[in-house]
Amino acid sequence: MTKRALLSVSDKEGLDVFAKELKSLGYELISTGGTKRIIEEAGVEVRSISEITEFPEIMDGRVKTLHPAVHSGLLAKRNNEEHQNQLKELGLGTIDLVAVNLYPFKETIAKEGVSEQEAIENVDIGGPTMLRSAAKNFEDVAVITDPSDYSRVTEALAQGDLSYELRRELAAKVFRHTAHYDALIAEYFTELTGEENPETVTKTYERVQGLRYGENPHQSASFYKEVKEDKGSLAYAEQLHGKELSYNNIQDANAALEVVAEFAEPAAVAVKHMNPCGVGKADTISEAFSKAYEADPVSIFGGIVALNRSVDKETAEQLSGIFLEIIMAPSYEEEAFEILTKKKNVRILKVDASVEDRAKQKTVSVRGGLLIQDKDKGTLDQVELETATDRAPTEQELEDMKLAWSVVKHVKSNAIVVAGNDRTLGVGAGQMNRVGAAGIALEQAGQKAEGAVMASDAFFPMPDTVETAAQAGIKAIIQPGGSKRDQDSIDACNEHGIAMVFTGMRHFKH
Ligand SMILES: NC(=O)c1ncn([C@@H]2O[C@H](COP(=O)(O)O)[C@@H](O)[C@H]2O)c1NC=O
Repeated sequence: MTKRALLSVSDKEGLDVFAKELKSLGYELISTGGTKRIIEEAGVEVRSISEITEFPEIMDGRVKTLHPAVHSGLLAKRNNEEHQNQLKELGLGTIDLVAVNLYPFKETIAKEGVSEQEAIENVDIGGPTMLRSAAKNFEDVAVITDPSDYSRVTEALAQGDLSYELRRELAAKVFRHTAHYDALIAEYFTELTGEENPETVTKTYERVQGLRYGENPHQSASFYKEVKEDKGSLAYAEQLHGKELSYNNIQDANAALEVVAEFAEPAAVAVKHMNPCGVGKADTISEAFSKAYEADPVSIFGGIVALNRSVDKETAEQLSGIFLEIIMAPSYEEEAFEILTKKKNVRILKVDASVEDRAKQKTVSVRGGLLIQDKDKGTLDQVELETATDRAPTEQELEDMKLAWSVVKHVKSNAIVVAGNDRTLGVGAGQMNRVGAAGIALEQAGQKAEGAVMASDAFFPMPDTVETAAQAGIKAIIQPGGSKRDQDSIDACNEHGIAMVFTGMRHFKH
């Protein structure tokens, strides 16, 4: 019996060649309106879907392949006598191969100012239905949704037939594709309706790359990106030089981007193991980098540096003097790029952290589930600072406190940051008690803690952190406030002449 192939595609790429090859392999071709026209233009004989359904394509294409003549041809099991008899009785034939790709919903919603109506019209109904029917019956039907699979299929057919494994692989790809397509539609409508706590979540991502391994060599890993382009993100960053990014590189680079995005003025951020180890800001990017470097010249070794201005020659010379895994900046001056690329392995990325962050949520997997929360986009612009002590901070102290606060937000809790003169001086990260984090930050700052400021990501449950800070010479503290024992910390500050301000906003980061 002559085998039949049904072709109905939005993406017409490679269609003419594919149709010709199927024809030469002995397939009878059936097609829908626009697809049929292209096949005919390629000089290949093709039957209209309406001949099969004995029904016109109606409602602007909303109904064309949604017909039992199509779906029984796809779903009938070839080794099931009853199915075959039913086809015969109804005068229907089987369809052995389906090539369908869908209305461009993703591209449509990515367009600036797209209307709800336009989005709705790009929800494909007939296409996914055919794909699902064919994929369900993959044992008897070959199903293709990706034009890059056309040649594999025709090559396999030319050698005989598609193996069970290949048909199942194609079916799996189709089910992933229709699920991804539907997830995008669901996301679009969920956003439109403003549902914040939906009963099911269908987030969908696209592969950027497979990774050599995960956090450790015995863990496999890959990197996926959001479907909506975010130019300020690592997923859409351009790698200009160096080895492929590793799993840990991606995490660290993302952490560095999040910190540098806090600053409007020229700023440099060095990150190790997802915590900032040096942050500096200045009038020029090279000065900012010097400050970030001086903050902790030991930890920056093998680290990741993110900058928010174009890298000039001077900064490139500074950067090339140390071993870094990754350098990220919105652009590189030619001379600077030449200097940096003398090192074969350093990964150089072009990414502009100042692009508005469209991500609304942050997710984290826990055993057996997923936690979803709003991303921490809290800034000092959104709060009223309250001076809790007798002494108010000086202007420079306030400036340094703002820097320390912007950084402590991105440090693993319990977090303490010591800062002064537009740079961090010490970072205490991920400690199980707050005074321990303060001890680490102050030890790192050493003598420089004298006259510096301190930021704490959460309130002080007791006055011990203030006492420790006072001993090291800290002159001003910024923290959320709100502890039952705030007064004890305020009293300790007053006793030591420390100015303390409350933000009323906490920045836990677990
Ligand atoms: N409604 C239907 O019965 C139907 N059947 C196939 N389609 C889609 O129509 C497109 C191809 O249309 P055309 O061949 O007219 O260019 C494909 O993306 C296919 O997925 C349909 N369109 C939308 O649902």
